[in-house]
Amino acid sequence: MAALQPRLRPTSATPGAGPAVRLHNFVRRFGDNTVIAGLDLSIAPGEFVALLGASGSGKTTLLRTLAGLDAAGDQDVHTPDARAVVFQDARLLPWKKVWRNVALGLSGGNVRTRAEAALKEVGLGHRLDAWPTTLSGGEAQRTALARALVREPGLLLLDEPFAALDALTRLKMHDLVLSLWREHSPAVLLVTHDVDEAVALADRVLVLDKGRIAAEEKITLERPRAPDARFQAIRRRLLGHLGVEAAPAHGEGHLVAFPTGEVVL
Ligand SMILES: Nc1ncnc2c1ncn2[C@@H]1O[C@H](COP(=O)(O)OP(=O)(O)OP(=O)(O)O)[C@@H](O)[C@H]1O
Repeated sequence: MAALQPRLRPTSATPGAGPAVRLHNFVRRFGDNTVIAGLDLSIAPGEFVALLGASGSGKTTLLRTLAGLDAAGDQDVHTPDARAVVFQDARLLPWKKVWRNVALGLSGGNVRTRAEAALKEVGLGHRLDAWPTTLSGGEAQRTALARALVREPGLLLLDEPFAALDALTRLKMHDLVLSLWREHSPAVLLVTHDVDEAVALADRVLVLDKGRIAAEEKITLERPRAPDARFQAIRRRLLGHLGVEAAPAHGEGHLVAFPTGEVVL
C-alpha cells in the first residue's frame, strides 16, 4: 500500500514512539469543494477511534487518505507503514478460495499457515477452501477482517464494515473486532453512522462536520459496555453534536433519523 502513496511518511507504531497517526492542518479539495478544511488528528498506537458525521462530511475521504488511497500531496500526514482497510463490502476475489483471498499479496514463507491462523482467529477455520460466493455476509466480513489482520497492521481502517449486516451478526462482529483489537493492538479508525456502535467500541469518538472535527468524546467505560445511564449520556451528547434531538435508546422501539436521511435503529 505504501507504494500507492509514496509521499506518506510512515511513523513507527511502537508504544511510546509518538502517535500512530498524525495529520496537521490537512486540507482536501475536489475542485471548488473543500471537503477537509484544515484538520488536525492524532491517534495513539493501539487507540480505537470512531468517526461519526453526516453524509458528505468527509469521513471516507479522511479514511482513504490514511489508507494511502487518496492523494495527500506534500501534506503533513503520518501513518504506520502497515495499514489495512475493511470496507462495507468484503471485496473478495470470487475466483480465489477463501484462504487465498486472505493470503493475497503476502510475501515470505508459511503463507498458507498464516492465512489459516488468521481465518481460525475469526472463526472460519472450517471454511479455508470455500469459495467466496458460498459465504454469508457475516462470513465474508470475517474473511475481510482476517485478510486485514494477517498483515499485522499498525493502523486498521474500518469503513462502515458492519453496516450491511443484520443486527445480531453486527453485535457478534463487535465482539470479534474487540477481541482482535485486544490481541493485535492496532490503532483503529472506524467510520460509522451508528452512534451506539461508536459508543460500544471506541476509546474516543470524533464528530466530523464539513471537514472539521466538531466534537470529541473520550469514553472510559469498561468493555463490554452495557447501554446503562452513562452510555446513554454519551450517546445523547453525540446525537446532539450530530444535530439530532435527544433520542430514545436502543430497544425502545423508535428510530433515529439523521437530517441526511440515514436511520439508526
Ligand atoms: N473523487 C471525488 N471527486 C469529487 N468529489 C468527491 C470525491 N470523493 C468525495 N467527494 C466529495 O467529497 C465530499 C465528502 O465525501 P465523503 O465520501 O468523504 O463523505 P462521507 O462523510 O464519507 O459521506 P457518507 O457518509 O455518505 O459515506 C462529498 O461532497 C463528495 O461528493
